Amino acid sequence: MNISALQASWRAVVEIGDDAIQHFYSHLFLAHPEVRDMFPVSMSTQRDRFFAALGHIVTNVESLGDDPSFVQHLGRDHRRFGVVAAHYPAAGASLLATLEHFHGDAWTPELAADWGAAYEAVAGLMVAAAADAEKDTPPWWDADVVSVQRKGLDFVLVELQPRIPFRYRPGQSMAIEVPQRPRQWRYVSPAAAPRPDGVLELHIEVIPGGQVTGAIARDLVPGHSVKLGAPIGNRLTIDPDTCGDLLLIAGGSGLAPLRAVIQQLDQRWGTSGGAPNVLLFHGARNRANLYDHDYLTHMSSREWFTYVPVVSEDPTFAGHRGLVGTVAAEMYWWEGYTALVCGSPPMVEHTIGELTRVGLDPESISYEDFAPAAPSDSTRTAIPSGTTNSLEVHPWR
Ligand SMILES: NC(=O)C1=CN([C@@H]2O[C@H](COP(=O)(O)OP(=O)(O)OC[C@H]3O[C@@H](n4cnc5c(N)ncnc54)[C@H](O)[C@@H]3O)[C@@H](O)[C@H]2O)C=CC1
Repeated sequence: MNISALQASWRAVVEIGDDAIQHFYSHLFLAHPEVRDMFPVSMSTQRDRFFAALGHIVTNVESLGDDPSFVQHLGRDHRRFGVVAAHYPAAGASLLATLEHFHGDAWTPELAADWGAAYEAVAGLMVAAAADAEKDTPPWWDADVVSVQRKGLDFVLVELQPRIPFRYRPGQSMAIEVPQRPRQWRYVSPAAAPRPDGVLELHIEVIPGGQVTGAIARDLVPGHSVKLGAPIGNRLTIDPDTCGDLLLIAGGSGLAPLRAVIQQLDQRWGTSGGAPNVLLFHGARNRANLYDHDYLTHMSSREWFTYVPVVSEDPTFAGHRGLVGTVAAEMYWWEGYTALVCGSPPMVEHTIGELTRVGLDPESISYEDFAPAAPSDSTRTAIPSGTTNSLEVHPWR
């Protein structure tokens, strides 16, 4: 298989932009009208995602031998859209038809064969992983809304009771679909360690004009039920028995997964009496957005836990002021610590830069690649990257 030819041909189609994307979807929906329902009613936010993801994954087919876990996760996770094995040839045929259409004379039998083989390799892995998952996990989890409460000015705390147990590790995320916005899945992280009653706690930031977060804040009430995808991500998870000292840096609602990790360590401390040193820096634009201040202040009574609130846009704030990454970097010598960073992509990038600037080994800094789930929801909902691939390869957004 000529990988560089595959990648060059993909770049050529990506440069064509919208026309290629439209051709792909028109071909797919004309040939298989039954798959239209798997996509949101309005395709304006979906646009190039699925198409871009397909191309990206297929042209990176050579990395599958080393680590197929990302593509396997995709296969398992696509079950929540109702994707079955028979849909894969349909998407593959539309992809190849689009490539052929725009390549003109450059579409040689060799290139067509390479694309076909690469697509089959990816689809084969996804189908097998989905079939495997079918044996012991549902395609999605139905969960009933227990409560929706405002926290601070811009945040909503949502409690959900999954109808069958939803097992996740603190620090992981999952996709959620609310009944008001069918097929517009967003990623969120449980903000608490697993509870004995199985209830999940989510922290959602309300964004003016945000379609999904707005619907959650405005319209979601106890009695509604939502759908959850499988838990994903391992870069913000820890082993409480073996982990060393931790530096946790959160921007805004990026606090959620780190808060779950703190609770996990607290549970372990409650049973064994041992916990590493944990320092949490929570950055917010103003005092009101330090939405978990009371709980985190309460937790500071633990001898192993320190909470440092940081405000970036209120010069009258009496505590630490500035960008959370800068404040954290300059406050201490972090050698020997592992840093877990979570927030908007610019916040994460900035924080990594600051920590490495003051000498922290980049290998000791862990983060998920989060990116906007949709332009309308700006930076407030997030998608974890999975393992080796970057975000734009997530076709389910
Ligand atoms: N709700 C959830 O379950 C989860 C949310 N997230 C992500 O957390 C992020 C939270 O964002 P917001 O609440 O809007 O945060 P924000 O925009 O209010 O920023 C909070 C703090 O982050 C820092 N910051 C923000 N932008 C920065 C930049 N460009 N450079 C350096 N530092 C910067 C500042 O210290 C600021 O005070 C979102 O991107 C969301 O996707 C991530 C995981 C889970």
